Amino acid sequence: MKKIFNIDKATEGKARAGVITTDHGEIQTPIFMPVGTVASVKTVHQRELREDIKAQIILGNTYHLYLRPGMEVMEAAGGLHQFMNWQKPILTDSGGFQVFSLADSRKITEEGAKFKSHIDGSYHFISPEISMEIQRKIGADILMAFDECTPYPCEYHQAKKSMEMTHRWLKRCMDWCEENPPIYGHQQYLFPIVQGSTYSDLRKISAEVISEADCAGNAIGGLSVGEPEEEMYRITDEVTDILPKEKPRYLMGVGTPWNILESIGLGIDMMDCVMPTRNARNGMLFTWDGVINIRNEKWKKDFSPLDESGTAFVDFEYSKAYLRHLFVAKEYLGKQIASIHNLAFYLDLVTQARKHILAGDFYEWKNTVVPRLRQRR
Ligand SMILES: CNc1nc2cc3c(=O)[nH]c(N)nc3c(CCc3ccccc3)c2[nH]1
Repeated sequence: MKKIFNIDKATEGKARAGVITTDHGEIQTPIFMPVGTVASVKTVHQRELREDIKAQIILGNTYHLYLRPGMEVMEAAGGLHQFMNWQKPILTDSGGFQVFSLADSRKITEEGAKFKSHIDGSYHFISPEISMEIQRKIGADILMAFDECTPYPCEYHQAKKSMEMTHRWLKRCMDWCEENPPIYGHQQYLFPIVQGSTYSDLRKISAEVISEADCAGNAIGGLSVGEPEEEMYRITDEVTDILPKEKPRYLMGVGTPWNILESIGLGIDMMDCVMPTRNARNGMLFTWDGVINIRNEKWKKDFSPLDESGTAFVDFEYSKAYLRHLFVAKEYLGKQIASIHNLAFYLDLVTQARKHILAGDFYEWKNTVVPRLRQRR
């Protein structure tokens, strides 16, 4: 398998700093990937993503893009990079997670998943092969294998059966990709996904099967689905012990700022989460000194800059009082300002983590910062 990851510095622990190379550019790790589900990172321009947030890779969604705008438009556009004019790396999820969590009345069999569109109620079917075909037409640089994400909690027997099906589906994804090369001329790397719910023996089996597949990178799924934080860390720690260290590790759906730093400490290189954007739209701002609920009365006459330790223009151009007013008045500008702030903060979080890994003091830095991140201001 082609080597796409180079480690610049490994710490005395499991944290590492590296670079992932794709045909749409390089990604410094550890990295946070903003979620752009329907070809847009909600309320944020591509130009702001590039220049203010300094995003290096964004996520798209097979399930959503297949339903709207659909693959006819996607192919006519020449793929998602062209369609949305984002010329840096893109990763797409395979659609399984979204079908199981979004579509109504879905039916899962060995063949794949039958589901009803959450948009217009029409019936559809997605399988490992169909997921790969859709991701080929979207043209993402990194494709996720079609898997089944187990719910939490999940019965041992159910978790075992589901994991084994995910492993059979992985083989079908790999076979299809072998037979059907990329259509837009740039490389597309398939990442398999470790499952096994919260059972150590299943997670060990799955991590070994996934490692055996010898893909360009590997992902840890089935987490951030309601399990306690300690469980998420325990599983992540066990799985990163088994996944090959010379390949990037992507922990799916994680997480809060403190989850991000803890996961990096456990050997994770790539993370995604809707929190920065979703919480922003509710007026929840993440900062180095904790979480701000900007709607709170206490900010009503606080004319200080939005975030003195922020990195985006919004942090200095607008005051807390002004942003609170926009939220109270339900002005769209409020969501835009908060989204740019939160995403810039998440990218600053991983940028600082990378800096401290390179400096060799990541763990002591993390342990001083995490308590501050969790507090409520
Ligand atoms: C929030 N928690 C969360 N846990 C997840 C587990 C899985 C999992 O086990 N398998 C797959 N395929 N995806 C998962 C996702 C979605 C991540 C995503 C969203 C949007 C775009 C690209 C990627 C998860 N998200």
